[in-house]
Amino acid sequence: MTHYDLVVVGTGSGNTIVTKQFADRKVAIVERGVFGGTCLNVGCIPTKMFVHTADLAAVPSHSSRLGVDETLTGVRWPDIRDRIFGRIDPISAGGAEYREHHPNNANVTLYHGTGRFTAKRELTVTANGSRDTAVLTADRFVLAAGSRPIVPFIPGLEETGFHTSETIMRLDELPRRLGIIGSGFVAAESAHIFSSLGVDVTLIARSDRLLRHEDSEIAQRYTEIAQELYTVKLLHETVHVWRRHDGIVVKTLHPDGAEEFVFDELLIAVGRTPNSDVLNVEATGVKLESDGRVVVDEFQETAVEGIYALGDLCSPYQLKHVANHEARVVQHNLLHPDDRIESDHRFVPHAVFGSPQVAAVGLTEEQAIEQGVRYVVGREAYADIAYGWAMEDTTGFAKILADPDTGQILGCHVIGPQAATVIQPVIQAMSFGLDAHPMARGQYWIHPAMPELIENALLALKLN
Ligand SMILES: Cc1cc2nc3c(=O)[nH]c(=O)nc-3n(C[C@H](O)[C@H](O)[C@H](O)COP(=O)(O)OP(=O)(O)OC[C@H]3O[C@@H](n4cnc5c(N)ncnc54)[C@H](O)[C@@H]3O)c2cc1C
Ligand SMILES: NC(=O)c1ccc[n+]([C@@H]2O[C@H](COP(=O)([O-])OP(=O)(O)OC[C@H]3O[C@@H](n4cnc5c(N)ncnc54)[C@H](O)[C@@H]3O)[C@@H](O)[C@H]2O)c1
Repeated sequence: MTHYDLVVVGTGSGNTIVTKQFADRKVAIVERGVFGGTCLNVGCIPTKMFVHTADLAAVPSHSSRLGVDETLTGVRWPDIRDRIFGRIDPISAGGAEYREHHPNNANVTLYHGTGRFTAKRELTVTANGSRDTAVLTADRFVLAAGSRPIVPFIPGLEETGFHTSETIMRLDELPRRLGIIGSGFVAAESAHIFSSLGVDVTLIARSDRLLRHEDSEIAQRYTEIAQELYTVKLLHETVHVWRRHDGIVVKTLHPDGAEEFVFDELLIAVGRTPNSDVLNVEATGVKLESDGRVVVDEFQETAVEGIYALGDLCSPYQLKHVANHEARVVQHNLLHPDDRIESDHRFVPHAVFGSPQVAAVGLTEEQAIEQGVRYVVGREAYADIAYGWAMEDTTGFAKILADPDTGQILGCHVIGPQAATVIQPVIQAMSFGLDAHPMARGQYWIHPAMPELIENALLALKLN
């Protein structure tokens, strides 16, 4: 048994906590997978590198509207894949190397294995690829073990084989036909990536629209556009999967009967579940929500004093910028136990890097109605701003909700080119308490740039 001042489980955002400020403490970091966690290795970063590549590949499909006749003569999948992972894999390896061998980490021990609580403040680590175990005790723990893809029970699925977001990006070759079960972030981004690269994509959704957690106008618009880009099957419940001589067969039930589809590869994208079970957190007294998330307070501390948690393991958001924010809060609270700070989850934005992009912050119109919040809506279409004319955009728009009396911005939803970037001034305004009118008229908006979309949506608000 080895005692530490601090044990961190998980090297995603958890790894960022251990800086030189911890040089006087004896620290262990435990990682069972690839160093660097989900975002770096199988999440945000590679997917967005693929999205950018897919955006390029999609240009010829719409450039002729502008009088530029381009032809996509081919995509070199091995080159695309290897460029992306050729950048990422060394970063991951370098991170592990730094922890293991750099003099800055003389006080840090990196364990490659799976941590599992076996008693109060006692974590047993089983080394990867062997049965060797090490028992670690500590004064403080940071639980940053993240989440993993949910694999739903569908008869035949396990035997047939399938991909999740953890494997789909490393395919040996592009499939001719890709089936995607799911309708959220991963499904939308993957459908965009693979369809733009020339794969025949069929998205099988249980719900009546894609991105159903978005404001319903946005989800509706996204679904309509997706239906023009690839095959979208709504209200289809997958009931059976099996392998046949010509591919993977997926059988679905829908309101009008049953249907069968044949694919070369199948991607399951139906959400992620926290790794609290793997970590067996209850053995140390940490409490769980009914969905498996670790319960934390405003300081990111669990039910057990000195055991903190962050990121996908405890957060309802499952977003990297949230995990990073929570890691900064945990780091501060470990360093300054007498002057702790709280996490700020007031205005958590998100973006879906699909085709087109979607970005949102704050209340949807449905949430405003449900919560009885008074609001007015200001809208602006990309088609009505000068840069939208330049792009010939006909489908994108921004929608802002504000308090009719005070002008306080309650929510913003954007669908269209660079939505994830265009929305940022609204996130800033909400975070710093800047209301709609002063935001619209108290600053210059560069003309004719895309943020004029936001300026005009703000001006369209009918405030009292
Ligand atoms: C395909 C995809 C795309 C995404 N794109 C975006 C995006 O564009 N923007 C965004 O904000 N978010 C995105 N996300 C979400 C984002 O990746 C996560 O919210 C974030 O990485 C969570 O960070 P974390 O530190 O909580 O967990 P992780 O980064 O998952 O780190 C947890 C680590 O703990 C390890 N671990 C787990 N259990 C144990 C154990 N018992 N013992 C030892 N080690 C353990 C795991 O191996 C893992 O390395 C995406 C996710 C996916 C899947
Ligand atoms: N751009 C980003 O920030 C980004 C990108 C990818 C992933 N992520 C994060 O990763 C998380 C996981 O992504 P995801 O797309 O897997 O989950 P998700 O929660 O976004 O979407 C899952 C969808 O699958 C549906 N579903 C659930 N069970 C199903 C079943 N048995 N059959 C068919 N459909 C079913 C759900 O109704 C839901 O719409 C996201 O919640 C997000 O936080 C973020």
